[in-house]
Amino acid sequence: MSLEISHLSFAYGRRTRLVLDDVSFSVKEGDLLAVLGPNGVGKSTMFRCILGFLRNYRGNIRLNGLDIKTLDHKEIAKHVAYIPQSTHPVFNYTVLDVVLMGLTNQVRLLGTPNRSHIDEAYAAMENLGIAHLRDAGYGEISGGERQLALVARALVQKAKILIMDEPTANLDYGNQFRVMCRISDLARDGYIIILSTHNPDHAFLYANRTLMIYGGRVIADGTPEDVLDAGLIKDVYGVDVHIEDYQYGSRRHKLCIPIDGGVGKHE
Ligand SMILES: Nc1ncnc2c1ncn2[C@@H]1O[C@H](COP(=O)(O)OP(=O)(O)OP(=O)(O)O)[C@@H](O)[C@H]1O
Repeated sequence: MSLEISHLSFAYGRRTRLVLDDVSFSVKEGDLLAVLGPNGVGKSTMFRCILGFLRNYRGNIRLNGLDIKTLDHKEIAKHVAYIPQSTHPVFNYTVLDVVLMGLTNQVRLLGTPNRSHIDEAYAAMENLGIAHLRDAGYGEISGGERQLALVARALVQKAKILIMDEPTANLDYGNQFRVMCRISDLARDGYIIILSTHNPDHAFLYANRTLMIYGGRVIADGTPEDVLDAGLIKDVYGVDVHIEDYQYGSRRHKLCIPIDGGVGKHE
């Protein structure tokens, strides 16, 4: 499984302003790529190009060596699943119904999923720790549980590339942790995860690769430890930070601590 993006440039409509400007990178199995960059720099637009929603771009996107412009949405969906930023329900399907939607590619009419489809959906929910929610209304579970339900839907879709737009947005501290741990387990199992995040610590804690996008361009690409330094974060976000080396038992990683403007809590 491979995904290569080369010289991707894109502008909406007839606008001359490029939202994506000569973006190139590739990912391999087991990669968890954290895409960082301030609001409005083109992260979601890049995802929409990779998913085949936007096609009038310049450059090349190759999925297993094939130009995605030559693939229809069903062929792309065999390999790429999308977990959108907003998990808000439109209709009150059960969690099981939502997970079964991942089988749309294999089962034309979801009105009659058979026993093996249900077992498959249930196994994906079990894998993510949400099997007990199968009959709950999708609109009646928490935001974190909805994120996990959409990850389960992606698993039954059997796509090995998961694209996640800010999977921890609006999640409480515990759910951020649980969702990120499950996602990094999937990368360890050989999935390719590409996610956007506004949290440099999530890149340090969970990702093996980071892209920093700014003004539609990739301005840094490498391991989080190599590329996320105080200078880059100041340039991109305008915030002074201290990058701290942190060791807990055998775990060693970095953490990003803002020090701008004399920040301090009341003593
Ligand atoms: N459908 C659209 N038509 C025209 N311009 C758009 C459209 N969608 C996004 N844009 C513009 O493209 C730019 C990039 O938007 P995009 O949503 O890709 O950014 P982002 O990096 O994902 O932002 P955020 O972190 O806030 O989610 C923004 O200037 C945005 O206003």
